Formats: sequence, structure tokens, C-alpha cells
Amino acid sequence: MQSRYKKITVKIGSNVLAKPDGTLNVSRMAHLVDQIAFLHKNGVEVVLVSSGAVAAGRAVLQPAKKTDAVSQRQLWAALGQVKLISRYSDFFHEDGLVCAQVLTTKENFSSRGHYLNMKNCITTLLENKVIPIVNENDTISVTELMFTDNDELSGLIASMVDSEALIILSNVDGVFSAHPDSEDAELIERIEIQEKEPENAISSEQSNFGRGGMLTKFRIAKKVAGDGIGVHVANGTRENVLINMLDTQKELKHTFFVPNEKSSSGVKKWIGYSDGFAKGQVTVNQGAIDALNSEKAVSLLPVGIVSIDSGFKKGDLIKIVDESGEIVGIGKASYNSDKIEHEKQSDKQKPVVHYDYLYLENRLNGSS
Ligand SMILES: Nc1ncnc2c1ncn2[C@@H]1O[C@H](COP(=O)(O)OP(=O)(O)O)[C@@H](O)[C@H]1O
Ligand SMILES: N[C@@H](CCC(=O)OP(=O)(O)O)C(=O)O
Repeated sequence: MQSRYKKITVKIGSNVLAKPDGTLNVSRMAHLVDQIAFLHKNGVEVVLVSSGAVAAGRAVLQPAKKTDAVSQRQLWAALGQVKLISRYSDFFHEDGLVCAQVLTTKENFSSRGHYLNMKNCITTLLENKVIPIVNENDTISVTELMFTDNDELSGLIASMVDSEALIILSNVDGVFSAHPDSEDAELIERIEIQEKEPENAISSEQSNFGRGGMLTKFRIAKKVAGDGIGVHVANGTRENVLINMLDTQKELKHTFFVPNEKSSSGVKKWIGYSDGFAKGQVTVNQGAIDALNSEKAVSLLPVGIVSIDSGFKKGDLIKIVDESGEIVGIGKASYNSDKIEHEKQSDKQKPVVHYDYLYLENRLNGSS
């Protein structure tokens, strides 16, 4: 088989792995594992991000007494992750492969040190021909510390390991022009990163077992494609979906988010996905926005800052917003916010955020 890619991240959604009664669809799991093993034997490195722990745990037992939603989820995830990974381990073993479990939390992405440790672990597994299976550590990730869903996590992982493509498998053929159940819904086969979100076409409601829904897939796919990684959203319940997608001789109906031509550097990618951990915020004027988004490598100078919305220290991540509050980018502060006014008086202003530590939301024209 001639493969389109040599390194991919595959995300399998809860809806792909759960049967209507919530129990694990083991035959589907086995089929997906067989496809991954086939790709692996054809020289494709695969990182798997798999949901399904909560769905698998739900089928194991019901709580003995009335339990709040968070405790119930922790119970099911803790029970279900064991079932999930042991099934994967058995199926990969049958195909002559070894898999490993990587559990993570959103907080692990906030520290550059933890981020690099995780990257090193996954890279080492890949070098040893092991299939890493990543999931959120649902037992400790609760409420505000959670990823929106595993789509967000898969985007972070794809970017972290420098995948050529991210493949998001759900229970629909891709992104539709309206809810897939409605009569006039059509599959959108190609989405450019400049395209606006069809907010009213994509309902935010989730399917039976999913967490984030199609809207989060759309948002994360655009962000990942902006970093130069092609994103495919396809139906994981279809036979041979992964092989048909990767084989250059085959065609598969699905949605493809066209990647930006240039990719961002490692540190910029990490900064780009860490907006939830920003400590400070500055508002910038239109002149600064135009300069930052130009073809040139431009750092953020104090002169473009209209206001300091929340103070920060040297080394903190800060959000950069426009005058209507829209996010322009995120960067690492070169000095404390209380120095900005003093710097503004200087003939040779030092950048508040150096270009090398600046991640722009609008990376449409090949700029990074
Ligand atoms: N415009 C749309 N195109 C495709 N799917 C949509 C759209 N609007 C809503 N959805 C729903 O999004 C669901 C998939 O998201 P989600 O529930 O998070 O699944 P998963 O568990 O695979 O991550 C689909 O089952 C579908 O019903
Ligand atoms: N970590 C959870 C995944 C929840 C989740 O994000 O599900 P999905 O919307 O299917 O990606 C689990 O394993 O059940």
C-alpha cells in the first residue's frame, strides 16, 4: 500500500466504541486495531487517542448509592479505562504489536517541562515501535481542569508529536452543512482554514456518548490545520475507514481541513495551545495587529499596547486581544507588565513578546 502519510494521530470517539446500550463494541475495536496494525506494517507511525473509558465503565456497574455527576464519571472512567486498555492490549498482541497507555491532564500541557516529558515519552514509544494510546486522566481531570473533550486533546498530541495528519473518527461521515439528521444536510468535503464557523449549521448538542460534539471538532480542526497539519474527520464505524483514507489508490467520502503551508515551531505550538493558562492580558491597537499579521517576523512592542488588562511577570504567558476583546494571539512576556510604560518612553523599545515566543491566531498566509 502506498500511504499518503508516514506519521498520523488517530482519535477514536466514544460513539465509535460504544454500542447503543453503552457497552464496548469489541468487534469494532478489533477492526480498528487491525487497520492500525496494517498501516504500521506499511511504515506508518500511529499515535492513538482513544475515548471510551466512561462508556466502558458505565457498562460495568451502576453506583451503589445516589452519586453526583463528577463522582459517577470518576467511577466509570477508573473502571472503564482498565477494560479499554486491556482490550486494546489483547487486540494489538494478536496483530503482533505492543501498545502502551499514556494518561494526561490539561494541566500537564501548562508547564513546558511536563509537556516536553510527555513528548519524550511518546517519541520513545514510537521509536520502539509501540502504539501509544492516549486518553485524558478522567479520575483527576474534573470540571474546569478538563479538556473540552478528546478532540482538543488529540489536536494537542498531533501538534506535539509533529504528525503529518490528524484523523478524527466519529459516528458521522464528517462535517455536514446542517445536522446530519436533517434532510438537506450535505457533507462538506473540504474546509479551508480561512472559512468562518458555520455556527448555526453545526449544533453544539452531543450524541449519545460524546462530550464535545461536532462544533469542538470544527474549532480544533481549524486550529490544527493552521499549524500545518491536515485534519480528516471521518466515520469510524465504516469498514476499512483508515486504510481507505490513507491508501493513495482509494477514495473516501469525508471532511478534510486543508493545512496551512507552513508549520509553527515547537515552542510556538505549545504556546498556542496554552491560552487557558495565560496569566496576563494586553489589548493592542489596529496598527500592532496589522504589523503582527504581516508577512514579516514582528515582535509585539509596547507602543502597540492600549491597555494592560491584567498584570503579569516576566516569563508568564499573556493573551493579546484587539479592542473588541477578540483574541489576536498569545505569547510569553519578556518582562513584567509594570515596565511597559517606562519602555514606551524609550527610543529603542524592547519587545513585550518576542516573535519567537508569539503564537498568532490568524496564521492564514503561511506566516507562523
Ligand atoms: N453539522 C454537523 N455535522 C456533523 N455532525 C454534527 C453536526 N451537528 C451536530 N453533529 C453531531 O456531532 C456528533 C459527533 O460528535 P460527538 O458527539 O462529540 O462524537 P464523538 O464521540 O465521536 O467525539 C454526531 O453524532 C452528530 O450528531
Ligand atoms: N476521556 C473520556 C472521553 C470523553 C470524550 O471526550 O469523548 P468524545 O467526545 O467521544 O471524544 C473517556 O475515555 O470516556
